[in-house]
Amino acid sequence: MVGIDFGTLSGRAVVVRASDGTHLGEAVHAYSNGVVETTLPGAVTALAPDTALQVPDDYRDVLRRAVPEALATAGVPAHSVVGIGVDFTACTVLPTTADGTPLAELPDLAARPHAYPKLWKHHAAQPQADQITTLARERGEPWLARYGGKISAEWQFAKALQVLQEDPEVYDRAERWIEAADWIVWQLCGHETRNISTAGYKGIHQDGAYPDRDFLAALHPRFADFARDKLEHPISQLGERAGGLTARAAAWTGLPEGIAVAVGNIDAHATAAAAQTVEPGRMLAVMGTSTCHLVNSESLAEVPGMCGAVRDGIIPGLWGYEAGQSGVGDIFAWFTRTGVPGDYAQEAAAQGLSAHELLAARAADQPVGGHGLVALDWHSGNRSVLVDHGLSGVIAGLTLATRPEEIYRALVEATAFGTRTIVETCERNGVPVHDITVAGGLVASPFVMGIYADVLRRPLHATDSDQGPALGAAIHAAVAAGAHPTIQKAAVAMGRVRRDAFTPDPGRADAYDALYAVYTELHDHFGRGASDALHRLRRIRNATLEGNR
Ligand SMILES: Nc1ncnc2c1ncn2[C@@H]1O[C@H](COP(=O)(O)OP(=O)(O)O)[C@@H](O)[C@H]1O
Ligand SMILES: O=C(CO)[C@@H](O)[C@@H](O)COP(=O)(O)O
Repeated sequence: MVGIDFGTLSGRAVVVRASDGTHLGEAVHAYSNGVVETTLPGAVTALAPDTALQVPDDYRDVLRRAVPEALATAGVPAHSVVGIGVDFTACTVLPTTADGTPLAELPDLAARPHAYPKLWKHHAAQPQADQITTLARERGEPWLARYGGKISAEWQFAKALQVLQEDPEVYDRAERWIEAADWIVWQLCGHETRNISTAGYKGIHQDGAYPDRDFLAALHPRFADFARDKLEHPISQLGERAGGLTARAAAWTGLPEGIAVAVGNIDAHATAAAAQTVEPGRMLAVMGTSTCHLVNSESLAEVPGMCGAVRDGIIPGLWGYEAGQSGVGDIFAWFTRTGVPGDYAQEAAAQGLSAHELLAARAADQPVGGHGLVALDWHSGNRSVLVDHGLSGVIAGLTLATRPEEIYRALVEATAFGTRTIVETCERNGVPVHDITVAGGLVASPFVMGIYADVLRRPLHATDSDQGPALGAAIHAAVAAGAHPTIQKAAVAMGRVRRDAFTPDPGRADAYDALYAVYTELHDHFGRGASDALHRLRRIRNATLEGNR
C-alpha cells in the first residue's frame, strides 16, 4: 500500500505491507513554495496580514517525486502496490473550475491571491467567521452546537465568504470550492469525490446537509447558492474506494493504472487508524506544527469550543470529536527563530544540537515553576475551546533574570495546559477520555512529552511510526483495496503503538496544578471577555499594516 501525508511544508509518502503495516520505504518532498505568507511567487505586493496560501502544483510534485522515491527505497516492484490513500491538512481549500483546474493555474488569475489554496492556518477570515457565528446564533441554527457554538476562521465557509467579499470575480469563477484532500484524490482518480470528514468538520455538513440557502443569503445575497453551486456532491465514507488510478497519475507516481484510490481524509483523522485509537474514549493528540485532538464516542454531546462532532467523521459508526490547538510546534519554532541569543546558537552548533534540543537540555532539570512564568499558547490564535483567531500569545512573569530556556519551557508548558483545558472540557461535557495516545513530530522530544505527561497527570501511549498520518492513509488504502474489511480491523493489523511511552511524575504533576490554575485564570481573563486587550492590539496592528500597504 502507498500512503501520502500532505503536511504544512512537505508531503511524505510511505510504502507499507497490507498484512501487518511493516514499513518498507518512504520519501519526503518539501513544497517548493512552502507557505506563501508575504508575497505571491514572483510578485512584490505584500499579502494581507494572517494570509497563508499554497501553490497547487507543489502538491502534484509530491506525487511525481516522493511516491517514486518511496517505491525505490522500499525496493518492491510497482505492480505489487494495490492501493493508494492520502491525507491532507485541513481546512486547506481551493477554488477550481468544473474540471478541477485550480484557479491559481489560470493565467489571468495567477496574480490574484484569492485564486490560491488557502492553507488551514490562513486566519485572515476571522471577520467572516464572526459574521457566520453571530448570524447562526441569532437564527438558532441547529448545527452551531455541533461546533462548540462557534465557527472557525479556518473553515470552508469563512474562507469562501472572504473571497466573495474581497475578490468577487475570483468567487464567481470558482465553479468548485474543494478541500485539498478531495482535490488531490481528484488528481489521482480523475473525478470529484467529497469525504465525510472534511465535509463535516470543515464544511458544516451535518445530518446530510450544508447550511441552508436562507442562512447563506442572509450572510451575503450572492452567497445564497454557495453550497448548492460550489460544494454539493455525494458524500463518501472513509475507507471507501474513490476510484481507480488514472493513466496520468500512474505516469506521475510510477504505480499501476487502475489500483484503488481511497477517499481523502484529514491528516489527524488518518492518524487515528495508525494509532489504533478507533474505539470510544481513546483520545489521539497529533502533535506537530499544530495539535489535533480526536476522540470517538457512541453518543452525541455538545461540547463548548469543540471543532466539531461529526457522525462517521473519524470511524464509520461512531461520533467523532475533534478539538485542536492552532499553534504548538509552530510556537516553539517561532521562539527558536526569534528568542535565541548568538552565544546559544554558537553552543548549539558546537554541540551539534538544534536550537530546540539546546533549549530543552538547558530547561530540562529546572524545578517546575522555578521560572515564575506562565504563557498563553495563542500565537496562532485559539482553535479550542475559545475558537478565536483574534487572540494572540502572552507571557506573564518575565523578570530581568528570565533566561531564554525558561521562556521556551513556559511556551511548551502553555501548550500542555491548552491540551489539558481541551481534555477537561470534553470530560465535563459528556465525552469521556479514557486514555491518550500521542503522535506527530513532537513525540520525538522526550522533553516536550515529559511535560505533557506531568501536566495531564496520565501515562501517554505513542504511535510507533515516524509517519503516523501516512501510515493511516495507507491503512485507509488497504480498506479501499479490499485487503481488510473495516478501518478498525485494518488498524489492529497495521497500526503501531507503544503503550505507556511517557509516564507522569506525581511530584511534578502536583506542582503543575498550581501553574495550571494561573494559566486558567489568564486564559479566562484574556479569552472570555474580561479584557479585550488582545483584540484591540490585533485591530491596531491590522489598521497600521493596512495603512502602510
Ligand atoms: N526537538 C523539538 N522540540 C520541539 N519542537 C520541535 C522539535 N523539532 C521540531 N519541532 C517542531 O515540530 C513541528 C513539526 O512537526 P511535524 O509533526 O514534523 O510537522 P507537521 O505538523 O507539519 O506535520 C515544527 O513546528 C517544529 O518547530
Ligand atoms: O486542523 C487540522 C486537522 O483538522 C490539521 O490539518 C492542521 O492543524 C494542520 O496539521 P499539522 O500541524 O500540519 O500536522
